[in-house]
Amino acid sequence: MPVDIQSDRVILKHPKGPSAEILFYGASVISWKSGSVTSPEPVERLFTSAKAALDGSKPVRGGIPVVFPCFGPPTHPDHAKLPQHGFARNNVWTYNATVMDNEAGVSVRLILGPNAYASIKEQYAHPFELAYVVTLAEHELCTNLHVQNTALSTTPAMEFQALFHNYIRAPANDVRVSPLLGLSYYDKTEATEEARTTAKKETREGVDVLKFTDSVYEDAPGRYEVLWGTGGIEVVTKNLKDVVVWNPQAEAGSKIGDMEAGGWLEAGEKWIGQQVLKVKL
Ligand SMILES: O=P(O)(O)OC[C@H]1O[C@H](O)[C@H](O)[C@@H](O)[C@@H]1O
Repeated sequence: MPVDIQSDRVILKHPKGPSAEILFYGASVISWKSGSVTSPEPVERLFTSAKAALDGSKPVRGGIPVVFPCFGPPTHPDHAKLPQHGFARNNVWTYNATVMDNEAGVSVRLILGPNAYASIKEQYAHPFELAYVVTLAEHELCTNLHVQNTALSTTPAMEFQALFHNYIRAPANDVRVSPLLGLSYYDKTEATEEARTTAKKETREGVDVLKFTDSVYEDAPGRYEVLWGTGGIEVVTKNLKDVVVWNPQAEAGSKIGDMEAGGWLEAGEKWIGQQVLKVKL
């Protein structure tokens, strides 16, 4: 069965061997096993902490949590009652449809269920609809977040940030992220608020994560390589103008994500953010 719907998750199985697992809680992709052109045996491409809670008690530490409608602690007044990184990653989503099921890709759409909407309404008043489409191809995983502002009047606009919080499984002492050279970024590991909010300029050809790293790059190119000696992942994004490189030391993971800061949707408008993760080598 290429799309295996279980009580708490949906498992995608590609006819050539790759698979992906998506928890309904948070629509979190918790596993993506894929081979590459030169090494077809599927291996795990994402880092999910062995200590991650997968029972819906808290957001999953690993995989690909969906960050929406705020990145980090809320700053916009509409988000004031929301937790860090918003409500998408800690509400239960529902299987909606199998979008595609063939050799080109196995794809499902999840939406937020009515119970989730009811509880979110208490924290977030703006009317909206969210859908999340995850597509598994032979050497790729594609995630699409569809956001619709369902308000009827033209006001107020809906401001939001969105980010795919990828935990890419990579050797932390060897991995490099590029091309970020010349971009300005904010270094969230700095000790003072002033230093954290002062833009730096990236001088490295390939950005390493040898020490604690939490850098937000602005106006990034939308195509990134996360490479190490024996492999790598390419990340290609659409409608996501920034990228974050994060490595929380001991977890030995690195993170590529993208967000739209200061973006908004007028009533009735729709936005789709997309990323494609491709196995290299
Ligand atoms: O612990 P979480 O709420 O999952 O956040 C984990 C991390 O997310 C992003 O990468 C932020 O840039 C980090 O500052 C934050 O520490």
